[in-house]
Amino acid sequence: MKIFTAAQIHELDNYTIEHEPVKSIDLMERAAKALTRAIMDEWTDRTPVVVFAGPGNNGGDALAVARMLAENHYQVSVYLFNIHDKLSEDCAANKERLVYAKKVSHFTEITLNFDPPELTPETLVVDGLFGSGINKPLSGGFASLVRYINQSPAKVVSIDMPSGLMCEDNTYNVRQNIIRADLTLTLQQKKLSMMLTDCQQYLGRLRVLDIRLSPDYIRDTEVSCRIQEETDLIPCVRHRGDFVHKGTMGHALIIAGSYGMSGAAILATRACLRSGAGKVTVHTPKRNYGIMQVAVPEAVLQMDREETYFSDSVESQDYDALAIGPGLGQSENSAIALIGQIRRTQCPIVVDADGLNMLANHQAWMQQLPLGIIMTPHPKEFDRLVGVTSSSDYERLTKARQLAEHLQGYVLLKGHYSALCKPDGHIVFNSTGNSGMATAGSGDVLTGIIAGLLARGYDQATACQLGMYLHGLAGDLAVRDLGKESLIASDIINYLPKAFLRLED
Ligand SMILES: NC(=O)C1=CN([C@@H]2O[C@H](COP(=O)(O)OP(=O)(O)OC[C@H]3O[C@@H](n4cnc5c(N)ncnc54)[C@H](OP(=O)(O)O)[C@@H]3O)[C@@H](O)[C@H]2O)[C@@H](O)CC1
Ligand SMILES: Nc1ncnc2c1ncn2[C@@H]1O[C@H](COP(=O)(O)OP(=O)(O)O)[C@@H](O)[C@H]1O
Ligand SMILES: [K+]
Repeated sequence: MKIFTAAQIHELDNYTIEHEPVKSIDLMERAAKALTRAIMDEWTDRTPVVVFAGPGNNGGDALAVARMLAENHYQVSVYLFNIHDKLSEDCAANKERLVYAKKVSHFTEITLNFDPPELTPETLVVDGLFGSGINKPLSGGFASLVRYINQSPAKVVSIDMPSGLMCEDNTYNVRQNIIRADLTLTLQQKKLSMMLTDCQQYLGRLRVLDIRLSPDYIRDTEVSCRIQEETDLIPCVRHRGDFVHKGTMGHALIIAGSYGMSGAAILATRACLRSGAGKVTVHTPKRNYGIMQVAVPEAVLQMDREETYFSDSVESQDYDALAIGPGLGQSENSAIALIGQIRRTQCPIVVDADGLNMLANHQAWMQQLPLGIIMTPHPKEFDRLVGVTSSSDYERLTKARQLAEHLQGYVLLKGHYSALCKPDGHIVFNSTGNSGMATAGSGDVLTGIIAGLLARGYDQATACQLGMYLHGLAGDLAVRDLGKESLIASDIINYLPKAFLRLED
C-alpha cells in the first residue's frame, strides 16, 4: 500500500472527482456509506450516537453519516461547529440534507458558545471534527471539546483521522488535544502517522475503508513511503534449482557472541542457517567453542584467539555476507576489531546490536562505512548512533532516512512496523510481526535472517525487505500455536520454515 502525503490525498480526491468522473458531493456520499456500514457492523441501533462535525469535508462526512445512521433507526444528536461562519461546500450541502431529512433527534449548529452534551459509557461519539485537512494543532474551543471527549467514558469512532492528529509530523503537536479513538475508519489509504508508534494511542483499532478513489492515480503516483505486503514479496522469492550444492547457495560469516552472550551468536547463526545459506561460519571467542558446537552443529566454528571477546578482524574474501554485532560486547579491543573488519570486508555487511553501539561510541568511524551497509537498530540504538534522542517517532524516522541517504546504505529501524530506509530516500514499512516478539533475542534472529538472505544472493534491499517480512511472519505463525506471552526468539526461528513455505507456495 502506498502512503500518500496530505497534499497527495487532496490531489487524489480531486483527480477522482475529475476523472471518474464523480461529483464531490457524491464521493462524500460514497465515503459516508462506507463509514456508516462500518459503524453499523460494530454498534447496534440501540446505541445513542453523538456526532461532532467540523466545518470542512471531514465534518461533511460526519453529517452524512449522522443522516444515514438516523435513517437506520439510530438515536442521533448532531453538533456542527461553524464558529467562523464558513463551511466547505459539501459540508454545507450535507447540513441542508440533514435538516431536510428531519431524522436526527437533535441538531445544533454552534457559532459561539457550546454546552457539551452528557457522554455516558453507552454513548458512541462520531468524531468528524477534522481529518486530513488539519493544518495546525487544535486550540481554544476545539481543544476543550477534544479533552472533554477524551475524559468521557464514551466510545469514540474517528472519521478518517482522530481529530487533531496530523497526517505526517506530530512532533510539535499538542498531544492532549488529539482525539483518542477506540476505532479509526480511515479512507482509502493509511497515513504516515498511522505507522508510527507514538501515534498509536490516538488510533485505537484501525480499519481502512475502500471508497474506490482513482486506481489510476493510486497506481501512477510516485510516493516515498509504502507498506509492503505479501504480494510485493512473493515475486522476489528465489527458488532452488535441482543441481545446486552448498557451495553455490552462499556462505555467510557471523561475528557474534562474547563471554555470557553466546546466545546471541547461537540465535543469529540458527536463523541464518534457516534462511537458506549453503554454509555458515561463526567467528566467536574461544570460550564459546563447546556451546556453539552443541547448539549449532551445522555451523563451522572459527575461534577468536581471545577467550571472552572479539579481538581481531578476520579474512573475509571467501564469504558472500557478513553479519556482525549480536552479543559482541563493547570493549575497546572489540571496537577496533569491528572497524578493522568493516574496512577489509568486500561482501555485503549487516551491523546490529553491539556493533551499532560501538559505532555510536566512535562517531568518526561512521564516515568510513562502505556503501550499501545495512544497519538494524532498535530505536534506542538508533538514537545512540545519531547522538540525539528524538522527541517523536516522525523525527527519528526522518533522521533514519537522512542517515541512509548520507551513508548510501540501509537503515532498518525496528519496531512494530519496522521501517527500512533506503539510500534513495524511500521508506518501506513492514506489515508482519506482533508484540509476542518483544522478547530478548528477536533482533539477533532478524540479523541472522538478513545475513542468510544476503549470502543466498539477494541484493541488500530485497534481503532487508524479505528478511523483515519473514521474521514477522514467522512470529505471527508462531503466535497462532503458542500465544504471545510464551513466545521466545527461538520460536521465531522454528517457524521460519513455515514462513518460507507460505511465500513459496
Ligand atoms: N481525501 C479524500 O479522498 C476524501 C476526503 N473526504 C473527507 O474530507 C476530509 C478532508 O477534508 P478537508 O480537506 O475539507 O479538511 P478537514 O479535515 O475537514 O479540515 C479542514 C477545515 O478545518 C479547518 N482547520 C484546519 N486545521 C484547523 C485547526 N487546527 N483549528 C481550526 N480549524 C482548522 C480548515 O480551515 P482553514 O484553516 O483552512 O481556514 C478547514 O475549514 C477527509 O479527512 C475526509 O474525511 C471524503 O469526504 C471524500 C474523499
Ligand atoms: N510489538 C512488536 N511488534 C512487532 N514486532 C516487534 C515488536 N516488538 C519487537 N518486535 C520485533 O522484534 C525485534 C526486536 O529486536 P531487538 O530490540 O533488537 O531485540 P534484541 O536486541 O533482544 O535481539 C525487531 O525485529 C522488532 O521489529
Ligand atoms: K476526524
